[in-house]
Amino acid sequence: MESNVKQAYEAAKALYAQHGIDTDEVLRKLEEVKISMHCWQGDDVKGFLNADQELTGGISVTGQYPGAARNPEELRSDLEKAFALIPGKHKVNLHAIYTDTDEKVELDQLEPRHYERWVDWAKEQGLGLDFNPTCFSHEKSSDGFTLSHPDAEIRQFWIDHCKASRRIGAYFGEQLGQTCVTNVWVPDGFKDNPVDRMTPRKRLKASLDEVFAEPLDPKYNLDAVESKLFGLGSEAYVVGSHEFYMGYGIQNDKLICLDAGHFHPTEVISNKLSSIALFTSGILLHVSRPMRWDSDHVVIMDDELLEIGRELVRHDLLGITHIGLDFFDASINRVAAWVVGTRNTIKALLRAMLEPVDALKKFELEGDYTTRLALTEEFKSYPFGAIWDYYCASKGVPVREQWIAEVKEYEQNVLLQRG
Ligand SMILES: C[C@H](O)[C@H](O)[C@@H](O)C(=O)CO
Ligand SMILES: [Mn+2]
Repeated sequence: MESNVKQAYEAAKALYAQHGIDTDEVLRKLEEVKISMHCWQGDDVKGFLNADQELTGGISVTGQYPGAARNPEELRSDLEKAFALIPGKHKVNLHAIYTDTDEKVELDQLEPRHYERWVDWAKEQGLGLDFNPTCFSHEKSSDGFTLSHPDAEIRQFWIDHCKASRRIGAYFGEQLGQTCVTNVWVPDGFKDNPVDRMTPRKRLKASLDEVFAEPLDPKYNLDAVESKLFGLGSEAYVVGSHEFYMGYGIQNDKLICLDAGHFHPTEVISNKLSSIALFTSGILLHVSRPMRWDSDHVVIMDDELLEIGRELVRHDLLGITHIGLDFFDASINRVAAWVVGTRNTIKALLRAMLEPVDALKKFELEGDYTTRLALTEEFKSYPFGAIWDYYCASKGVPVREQWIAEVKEYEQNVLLQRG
C-alpha cells in the first residue's frame, strides 16, 4: 500500500474517532455487504438465448459504444475485469436469457443445467448468483402481456417460465452456499387508459400464486416481486403497480423489490425503506438512476444514492436488504459503467457508516434541529475519501481514478478486438 494512502487514513481515522466512529470496524462491516451486479449492462440486455430478438417490455438501451459481450465467455471476462476494480466480494445477477448452453431451449423448459457453467465460474470466482425470469423480448409477450395475459395458454407459458426460474434460483443457492434472490418483473400494461384495471390484476395475482406454489428452501432461494409505474408503451397503466406488489409481497411473504426508476419523477425509494421494513422480512433494491423517466442511467453519487445508503445504515437494514443494481448504458464503456455504479453504491454505504448517527438521533430527539442540520452538513466534507482509498488499497483494487487506465487498456486489448 502506498504510504500516503496509509498516512491519510490514519489522519482521517483520528478525526472520526473524535466522534466515536471506529473506522476499522466500519470497514469490517462494509466488506460484509454484497452488491448484486447485473449482467445485462454488459450486452445491452440482449442475452444469449434469443440474441436476435428485439428488446421489448417497455425498456430501452441507447448508445453504440463498441465492445458489447457477444457470448457467455466474453461476458464473464468483462465481469471479471469489473470485479477486479471493485473492492469486496459480490454477486452477479443473471437474467434467464443469459443461458450458457448449445441447446435451443424454450423459456418454459429451462433447467439448472443450462446455467451450469455460470455456477462453475461463480464458484471459481467466489461470487454469489441471483436470478430473474425474462418476461420480455419474446414472441409470447409481443402484445405487452405475460402473467396477466387474457389467453390462458400464454399465461401458462409465463407461469411455467417463472416456476422454472425459481428452481434455477434454488440450484444457484444450494450450489454456491449463498441465498439466490429470484426477482419477478413483468412488463404487463396498457398504452392508453384501460376500462378494466381490476381483471388483469386478478389474473396476475392468480398467476403469481401458481408461480410460488412450490415450496423452496429460503436458505437457497428467496422470491422477490418488482413493481413499476409505467414503461414505454404502458404509459397509462401497469398491472404490477407498487400498490399491487406491496399488497402481494406482504400477504405472501415475498421480498418487495424497489427500483429507483419505477416511481413518479420526484418520488424516492429511500423514503420507503423504513416503512416497508416494518411489514416485511426483506427488501430487494434495484439501484438505478432515472433521468426524467426510467432511463436506467449509471448510478452516480447523487443525493438519492446517499440517502439510500443512510437509510440502510441508520436503521440497521443491511441484514435484510439485498442490494441489486439496474442500469444499462450503451453510450460508454460497459465495464466502466459497472465500475462507476458499483463503486459508488459501496462508497455511499461507507459514507453513511461514517456519520455520527447516534449523536444525530439524540439531537433530533432533544429537538435541537440546529445542531442536527449543522453537524450533518459539516460531515459532508469529512475525509471519507481517505477511508475509501485505504479500503480499496487494502482489498487490492486501484485507488481513486487509477482504475480508468486499466479499463482503457482492456478496451484496447479486448473490447475493440470484438469487431
Ligand atoms: C432487465 C431488468 O429485469 C429490468 O430492468 C427490470 O428490473 C426493470 O427494472 C424494468 O424496468
Ligand atoms: Mn429493475
